[in-house]
Amino acid sequence: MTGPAVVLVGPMGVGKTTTGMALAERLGTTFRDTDADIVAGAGKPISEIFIDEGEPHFRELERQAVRAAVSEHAGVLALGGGAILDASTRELLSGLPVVFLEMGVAEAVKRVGLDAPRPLLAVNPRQRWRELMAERRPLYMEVSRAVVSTEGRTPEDVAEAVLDALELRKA
Ligand SMILES: Nc1ncnc2c1ncn2[C@@H]1O[C@H](COP(=O)(O)OP(=O)(O)OP(=O)(O)O)[C@@H](O)[C@H]1O
Ligand SMILES: O=C(O)C1=C[C@@H](O)[C@@H](O)[C@H](O)C1
Ligand SMILES: [Mg+2]
Repeated sequence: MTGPAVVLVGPMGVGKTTTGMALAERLGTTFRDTDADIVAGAGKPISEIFIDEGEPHFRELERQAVRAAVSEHAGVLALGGGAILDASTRELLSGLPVVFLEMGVAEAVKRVGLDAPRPLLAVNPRQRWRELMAERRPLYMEVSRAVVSTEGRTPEDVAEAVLDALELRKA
C-alpha cells in the first residue's frame, strides 16, 4: 500500500471536500474524508460528538480515523481542519503528498457563513478563525509539500493547481 495519491489539509470551509471530489474525478480515483468517516463511525454529526463527549474525545476519534484512512485509501484524502494538531498525525503525514489549501478570513466568512453548525466557530467566528489560523498555519505548513490558494478559483481550478503543485500532471 503506497498511501493516498493526494492529502488535502486546511481550515474549515476552504474547500477540501469540494476540491477533493473534483480532484478525485480528475484523477479517476475515489475521494475519502476523515470527517465523514468519523460521523459514520459515531452515528451522529461532529457537532453532537463535541457536545456529548467533548473535543478531546473527538480528537482521539480523528487520530484513529486519519491512521485508518492513510493506510487503506489510495485516492484523494481530505482531513478534518484540526487533524494536524496531533503530533503523531503530523509525523504520519511526513513523506505523503500533502497540500495545504488556504484562504483569508473574509473569504472564510463568505464560505462557511456565521451560522453553520461548526462548534469551533460558534462564538465570534471572525476572531476565532483568526486565532485558530495563527495557531494552525505553522502546523499546516509543517506537514505540506505545497500551498495552494483557493481564492478567486473554482474548485476545478483549485484541483488543477493542486496537480501542478504536486507535479502530478501527465505529460
Ligand atoms: N474554490 C471555491 N470557491 C468558492 N467557494 C468554494 C470553493 N470551494 C468550496 N467552496 C464552497 O465553500 C463551502 C465549503 O466547502 P467545503 O465543504 O468543500 O469545505 P471543507 O474544507 O471541506 O470544509 P469542512 O471543514 O466543513 O470539511 C461550500 O459551500 C463550497 O461550495
Ligand atoms: O478545524 C477543526 O478543528 C474542525 C474542522 C472540521 O473539519 C471538523 O473536523 C471539526 O468541526 C473540527
Ligand atoms: Mg469537508
